[in-house]
Amino acid sequence: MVKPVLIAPSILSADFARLGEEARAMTEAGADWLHLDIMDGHFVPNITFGPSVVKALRPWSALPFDVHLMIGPADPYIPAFAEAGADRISFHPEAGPHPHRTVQLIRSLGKAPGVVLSPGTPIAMVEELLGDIDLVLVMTVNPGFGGQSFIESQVDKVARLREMIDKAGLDVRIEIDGGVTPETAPRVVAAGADTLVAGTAAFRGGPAAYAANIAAIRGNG
Ligand SMILES: O=C(CO)[C@H](O)[C@H](O)COP(=O)(O)O
Ligand SMILES: [Fe+2]
Repeated sequence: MVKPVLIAPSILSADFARLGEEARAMTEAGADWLHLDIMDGHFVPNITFGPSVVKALRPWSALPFDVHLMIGPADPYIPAFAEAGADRISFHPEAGPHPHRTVQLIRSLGKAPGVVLSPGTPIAMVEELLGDIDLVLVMTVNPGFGGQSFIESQVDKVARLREMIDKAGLDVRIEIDGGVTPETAPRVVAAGADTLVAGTAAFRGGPAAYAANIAAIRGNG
């Protein structure tokens, strides 16, 4: 199933003192979704922000908010993120004992559920959930920080996952997160990815460069 490639800039690389303006600038520059990285200093060794910041950002962009939860446990906080304005909520299956229950919770709140595979997490962790989710987020860095180098071994994982999804006739997006650049993007798209998160490569150069950065990642640069 071939889908247009969507670009989801991660505001992890934005100017945190001007987050609203940054969200608006990325929206006007042609982004498809805004990716919001939630880190708790426990599941990952970094802390970002919570539902109150998601809520504060909501008036600045009409784009879908793609919330990437790097928190454990996730379930107790999911209703607050849904209420704050998340449209899509993805979680790491290692964050709790019952990932299918987490999928049901996200769905019950009217949001699109996604499951995140860290580089060391096998496809088997999502296999039984594929029929119930909208998206698999394949991490091409270890979660916790922007600006890390793309982990090549994950390209083959994307190809295997695409084959599994297509063979089952499912409508599930494959999103890539970590080290996405105009150079790495075409390789993951060729392997079957259809949605690209980019932090560093999207925000470099400041607002005047955002449209060109998005075009370059999309392959139209
Ligand atoms: O989830 C993340 C890190 O855990 C970020 O979304 C990701 O790292 C984006 O940053 P960059 O494009 O700079 O790698
Ligand atoms: Fe992310």
